[in-house]
Amino acid sequence: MGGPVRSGRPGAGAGGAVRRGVPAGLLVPALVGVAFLLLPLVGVLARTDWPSLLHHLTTPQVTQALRLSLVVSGWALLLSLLMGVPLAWLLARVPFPGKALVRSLVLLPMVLPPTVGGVALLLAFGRRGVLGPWLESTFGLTLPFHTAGAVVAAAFVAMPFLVISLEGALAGLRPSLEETAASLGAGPLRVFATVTLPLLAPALAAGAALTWARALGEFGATITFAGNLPGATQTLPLQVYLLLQDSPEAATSVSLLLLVIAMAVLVALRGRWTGGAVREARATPPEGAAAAADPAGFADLGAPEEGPTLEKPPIRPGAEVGAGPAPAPAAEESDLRAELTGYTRFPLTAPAGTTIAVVGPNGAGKTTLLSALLGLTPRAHAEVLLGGRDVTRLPTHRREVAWVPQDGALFPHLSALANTAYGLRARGVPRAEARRQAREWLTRLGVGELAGRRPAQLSGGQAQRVALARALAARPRLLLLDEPLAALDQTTRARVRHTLRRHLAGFGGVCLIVTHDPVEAVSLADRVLVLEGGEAVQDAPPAEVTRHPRSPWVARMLGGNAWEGAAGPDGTVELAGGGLLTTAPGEAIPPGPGAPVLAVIAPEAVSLHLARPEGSPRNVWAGTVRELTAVGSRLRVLVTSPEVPALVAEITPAAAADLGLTDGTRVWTAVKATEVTVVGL
Ligand SMILES: Nc1ncnc2c1ncn2[C@@H]1O[C@H](COP(=O)(O)OP(=O)(O)OP(=O)(O)O)[C@@H](O)[C@H]1O
Repeated sequence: MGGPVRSGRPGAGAGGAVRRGVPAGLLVPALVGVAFLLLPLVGVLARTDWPSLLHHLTTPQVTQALRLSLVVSGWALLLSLLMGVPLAWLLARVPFPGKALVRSLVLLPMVLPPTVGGVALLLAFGRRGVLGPWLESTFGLTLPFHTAGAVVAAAFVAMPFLVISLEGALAGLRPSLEETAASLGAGPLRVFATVTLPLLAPALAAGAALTWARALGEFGATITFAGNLPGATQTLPLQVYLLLQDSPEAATSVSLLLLVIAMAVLVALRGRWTGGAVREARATPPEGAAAAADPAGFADLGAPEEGPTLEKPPIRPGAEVGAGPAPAPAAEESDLRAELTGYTRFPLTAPAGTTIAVVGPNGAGKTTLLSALLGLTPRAHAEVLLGGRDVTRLPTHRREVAWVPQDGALFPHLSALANTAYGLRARGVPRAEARRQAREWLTRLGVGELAGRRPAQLSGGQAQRVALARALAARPRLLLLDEPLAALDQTTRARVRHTLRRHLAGFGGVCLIVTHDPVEAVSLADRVLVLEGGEAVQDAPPAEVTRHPRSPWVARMLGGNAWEGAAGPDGTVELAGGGLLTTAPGEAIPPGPGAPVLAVIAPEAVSLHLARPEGSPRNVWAGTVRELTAVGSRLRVLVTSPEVPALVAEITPAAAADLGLTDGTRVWTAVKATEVTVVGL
């Protein structure tokens, strides 16, 4: 196919709106703005005495000032890094009272006139300033008229650039990346060195470059605080000021030098540090032509069926991880026993090899449960025994609990292979061996040929499988998947679910999957744990939860018609919204007449007719078709009725065609009494 390569990602078409034409009302003032900024630069270029340029720039005064400028700006950068990095970290990561005030203080030098900054520095560190005498008597350090003073002045005005840039980057760093790294076994130092620092590097470099450039150009605070002493504090900008009076041509030449340096920094920033590299990586065609022809990555999805089967991850206490294939763990070694307190409060036990679907409405505590098991949230506490080993007081990276957050949290700066090898490397497996095992895992998950790609070059489905491979490769005892398929479209979801089921079947530990998808819950899990308001309202096999849902929410979530009501006489249910439901004579309605109950009717048990059906069904109501939705190969029909709450029927498309159903068709709905399940609330 010779069609255009689709990105498949939001924002791929960004720029289209701009190309359609810029309104003149914006264009004209914008162009005036550009001219306003450009003309002074043109002035410098036009008035430069080019033949004398080299001479002007190599006079002893200018070279001395240049040397001094480099020394001062270098030290100012170092000072800014020493103070600014921790400051940015605290501002971005640590809640403390008065944070807004501290942030304003950090930004103040940016908006303060530099001369005012200089005066303030004099009053603080000058000979008669607050700290000046002490600095002089204790360290013999005098700042005014000394190079150290010029450094202090430059650092004062330049440091905010570093703090702002770094704080923004830190705040934008998804916590899930560092938390996932910890869940893969990486200690805090390793997480910092391998995840935090590489991801912050562009912002750090950008901030450092801007800080250095600002320090290099500093004038007002320096001349006010440190004076204008040749060889000690007379930096290039001060030199320009002096030259302007005696030799304007030389001043123009030096200005040109400073201008070129500033432009070079900005051009370098734009090209290398502000996302250009990332954009480039995205635009690079992925290895192999298949990627262009198969942007969603479906081609590889069929493969796993025939692929090698998953050996159970070796999970043994004290076993040397990564020392080649190891025997499957004894089941009891990876049992889960947890006692949760706080927002989520219930006991949770599961034998090894169990997959539990965790379901519940928004805010039910599903994510909190996973975070508590990882030891990552103050909102809940989990006493956790894994395979008989108490991990409660262990930090996340030593729990052997791997987490796959909703977005996969693949490390964007690492290839799929390096991502997958991450947990093994964290546990000390040598690099070559870790990569070999990682490649095996990727192959098992059907994404072996994507090993060299960065996450930005993977489709949603591919990324999910790499994330899963990465978690499984770390050989956890407990695997936590937070909505692993939520980001995928229906087709991909079905395929990835299939792969997931196969691999979970071979996983030796306990697996918890948070999901909002009833199909996922029923098809992937051995048990469904229903949470509501932090409590476990039901924990039972899928069939049991489907047949006897213990809450209206779970009944609806699993696709049933669930009506609240009160137990009436003779096996009837008086529906809360009005209407009466007849149940089978044998249907025991706990705990007795008048008790609140939930009546559940499976959509497949609702039949639709154009004429009132005669005969056995005990529950027959007139209604109107309101909505037809395809669910797999079946159709779901929403029918509203004045007699009972809205009802969903599931029928074949052929039956719908026979009845000529469309929006607004008047129908009769019928439900046999034996098809009504009643659950006490
Ligand atoms: N960072 C937080 N700080 C304070 N409270 C929080 C925080 N995150 C969640 N909560 C609260 O904790 C409770 C449980 O939230 P949790 O995220 O575990 O729910 P959930 O079942 O995962 O919901 P969802 O389906 O919306 O993801 C909610 O009441 C929520 O408002």
